Amino acid sequence: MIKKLMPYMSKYKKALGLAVMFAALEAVFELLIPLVMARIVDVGISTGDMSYTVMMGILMVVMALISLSFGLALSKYAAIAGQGLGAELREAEYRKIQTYSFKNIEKFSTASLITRLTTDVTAVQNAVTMGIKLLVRAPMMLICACILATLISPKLALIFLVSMPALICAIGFIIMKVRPKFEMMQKRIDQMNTTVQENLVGIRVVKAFVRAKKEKEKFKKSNDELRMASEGAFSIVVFSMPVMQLVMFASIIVILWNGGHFVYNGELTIGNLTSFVVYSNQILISLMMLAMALMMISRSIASIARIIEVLEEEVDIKNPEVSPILEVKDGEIEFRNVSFKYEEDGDQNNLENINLKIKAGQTIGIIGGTGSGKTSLVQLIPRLYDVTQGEVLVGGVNVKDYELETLRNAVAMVLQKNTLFSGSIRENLKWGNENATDEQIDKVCEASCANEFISRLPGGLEMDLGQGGVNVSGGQKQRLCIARALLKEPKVLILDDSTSAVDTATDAKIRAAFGKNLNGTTKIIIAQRVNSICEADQIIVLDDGKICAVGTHDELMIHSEIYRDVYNSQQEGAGFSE
Ligand SMILES: Nc1ncnc2c1ncn2[C@@H]1O[C@H](COP(=O)(O)OP(=O)(O)OP(=O)(O)O)[C@@H](O)[C@H]1O
Repeated sequence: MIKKLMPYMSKYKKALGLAVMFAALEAVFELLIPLVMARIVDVGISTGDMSYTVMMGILMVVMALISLSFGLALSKYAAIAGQGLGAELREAEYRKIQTYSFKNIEKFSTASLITRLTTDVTAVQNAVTMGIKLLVRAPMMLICACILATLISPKLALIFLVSMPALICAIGFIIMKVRPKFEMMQKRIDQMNTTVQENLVGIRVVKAFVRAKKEKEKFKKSNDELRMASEGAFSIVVFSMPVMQLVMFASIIVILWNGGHFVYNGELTIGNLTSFVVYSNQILISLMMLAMALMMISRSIASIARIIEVLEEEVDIKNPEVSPILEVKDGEIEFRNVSFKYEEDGDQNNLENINLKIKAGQTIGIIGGTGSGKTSLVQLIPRLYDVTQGEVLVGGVNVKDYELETLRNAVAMVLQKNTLFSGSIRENLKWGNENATDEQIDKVCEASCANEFISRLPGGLEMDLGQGGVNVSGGQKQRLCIARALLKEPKVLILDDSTSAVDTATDAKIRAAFGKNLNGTTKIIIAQRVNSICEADQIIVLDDGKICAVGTHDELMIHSEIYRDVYNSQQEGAGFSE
């Protein structure tokens, strides 16, 4: 698992190497200091040699200062390596997510992806920054302190044969228990982020439906679950400290008891006993450090697994492996025996055996009840989803054979859920064409009837849109989204119920502008209002994922009962309102 992170560390190898080196040097100096201390006690104090004591004291201070500066350098380089790895991982995840299809995103959920990009990366970052120090120093100190303590008194060192295995077993047990708890904790963080995200994105609906109380309860539930999961994990972690201290103090007592006897018998000097106690402390502290490092690593391994999952996710919609086609000839579209379902293991198709031919430049209307499959059908054209069976052709070529960018540049789709981004109106429109001239922008604004309201806005095209375009009305947003799509000069333009919030007169004006300006472009218009599509060259009536009629308005009025019913009910509705 950790091996898979190595390529992201490559830029920071030098910092990592320096951090390891400084950690080792700091540890060496810390190990040497007790030796000097032993000399002060055994030579300086016992012989009353003041100048020797002062000299050794100064040496100790110098060594401590050197050790401190190594410690500072270690912290600096460990931070560079940790933060660097974090930045690389975030960028790699973000880049990968950009290649995801809708299906991939739905698999993880947006909130989980955000957690994996933030909280999980921070956990890995912290594990590296602090882990280097602990993982280098601890084993070095452990080995050296063991050797030095054994050299001082092999007999006393036998105590470690009991205390060390006891400590290792206890820590191993704690880590084994805590790892699944950390995994659960990350899942709960995901869950809480989903709650917060849904609430904030839909805050207007929450307020309109006076759902604040229910939402607060929902948040409290996920917050409590997260708290309980964290408590579950940390209530095990906190055990590690008392266990370690218990073993440490018990060992020191046994060392002092036996060491005292050895001093009394003349087998050991007081200075050596003092050093032995210091080394014992270092041995046990290094074991504690190792335990802490392992604990942190076991938390970060849960996070690494989640990050790797994002990075290794098989993207289901990608460019063809051999010679992708780089040009879309025209806007001719064909559906050949197409069936489609969202869930691979779902037992019912969302679209069933669709056969359809649309000539380049035609205007097609699609009508059908809620959930009849209108959006699902058009999403297959720019490959937002791939067909389950059959094939979709654009310009006479299977959509799967095009380079994705080429296909999506040729097919502009105004989605049912319109989204604008923070930035000026001009910046938003330029998503359609980065190099659009003022003249081109004016032209598409006119065709989409967006110019009518833009000219009245403070700042006009330069007006800043709030996040998601909150400061323009639903109808205005739809017109801006149409303008943005028109700026692409696409071969196929799909409007998925994109004029539902626009008044009927403006809707008619937009359609008239399409007729005038978009002769070569195939226009597919999904609409609830028959009036929006009755002039189309072909109208497709969908019902329960199947095409139940195709024809012009006049033909359908004769042959399609569903179409006639919808038309008549809307005319009655119009009459009623008049
Ligand atoms: N992302 C999805 N995952 C799973 N099922 C989906 C998804 N999107 C739509 N569906 C299902 O597919 C069916 C067709 O949905 P679709 O959005 O194509 O209908 P529609 O005709 O466009 O409806 P509407 O007029 O309400 O927009 C519905 O039963 C819906 O529940």
